[in-house]
Amino acid sequence: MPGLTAFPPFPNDVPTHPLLIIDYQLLLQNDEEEINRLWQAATELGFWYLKNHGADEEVSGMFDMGAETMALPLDEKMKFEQGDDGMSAGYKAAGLVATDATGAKDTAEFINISKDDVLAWPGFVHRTYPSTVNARMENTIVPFVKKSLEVNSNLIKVFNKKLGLPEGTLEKFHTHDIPSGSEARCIKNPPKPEQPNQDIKVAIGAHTDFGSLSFLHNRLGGLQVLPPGYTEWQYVKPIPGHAICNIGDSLAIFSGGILRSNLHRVVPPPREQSKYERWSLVFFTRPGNTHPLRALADLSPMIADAVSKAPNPETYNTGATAGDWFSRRIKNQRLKNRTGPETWAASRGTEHAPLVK
Ligand SMILES: O=C(O)CCC(=O)C(=O)O
Ligand SMILES: [Fe+2]
Repeated sequence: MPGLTAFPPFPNDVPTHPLLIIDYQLLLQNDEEEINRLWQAATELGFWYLKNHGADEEVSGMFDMGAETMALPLDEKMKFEQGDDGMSAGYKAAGLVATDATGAKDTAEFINISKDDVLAWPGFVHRTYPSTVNARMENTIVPFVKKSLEVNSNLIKVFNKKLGLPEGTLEKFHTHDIPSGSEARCIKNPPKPEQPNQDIKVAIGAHTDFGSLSFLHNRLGGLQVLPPGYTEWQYVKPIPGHAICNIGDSLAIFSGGILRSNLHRVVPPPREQSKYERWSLVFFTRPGNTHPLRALADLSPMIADAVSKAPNPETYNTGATAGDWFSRRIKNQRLKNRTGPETWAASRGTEHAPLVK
């Protein structure tokens, strides 16, 4: 598959932001130094590389599932489109969501597979999927989702302890008995057209992730972050065998902003890499839909202190449940629902001011 096998190396002359490399195995051994480095990464930028996560085989199967799914005829994929009502699960064709306030179209297509549907297989909770997804459910998708849930849940346990929350607090927001927006996503972005002076077409517009923790695997460059205090987007260089993890809005809100949900976007890969299809894969752990999104200040003096010092403490009392937050953001990205720049504003998360409920 192009972009997964042979492709030119990531160039060394584009602005790149270094991330801390965290060793998952050391975290499992409760290595204090590694835990402190994870904490630093999660609180300063909210992004880090994760090595020794043990999911390589599951990741590779998921990319095959993505290639088989994207190769289906468009009209077949459209039978499973996510729609305009705020549901994320399903297929999203390229060009159906906005990448900025002007309503510029995205260029990425993806398949979102809900964790609840995967764990309910051969039944389902939210929806059904294309035949290529069903065919790989048992051998590829279930193992990938279980592995990703385990990795994310172990990281969340570290944050729970560091935040001074009673044991099991964050875990209770992510149990499997309440439907949630947790999902696996495989993304395909086409090569950049070879026209000179063409405006860069953004694959996925600037956003913060909606849920708690994202476990991302990519091969070609294209992911960019806007680190705190920067005005220029910086590439995150893919490192083979290393996942990229990042904090999303829910953990930022639960922690009163101590954990950082940072803005990022996806643009065409740099230089020669832009001639290749770009594939990426994410697992998003998100809270159960009915949980209120609010700072857990009553459960942790550290969080109470952070909220009391926050420039916009109202950010951490959203008045929304995790499910509302999630569907509001998805729904208002869809171009079908667009009335003007206010629709883009209504799709925004924690890093955007003013915060729209
Ligand atoms: O494709 C990537 O590298 C990142 C994708 C992403 O940010 C997302 O799907 O939320
Ligand atoms: Fe993202």
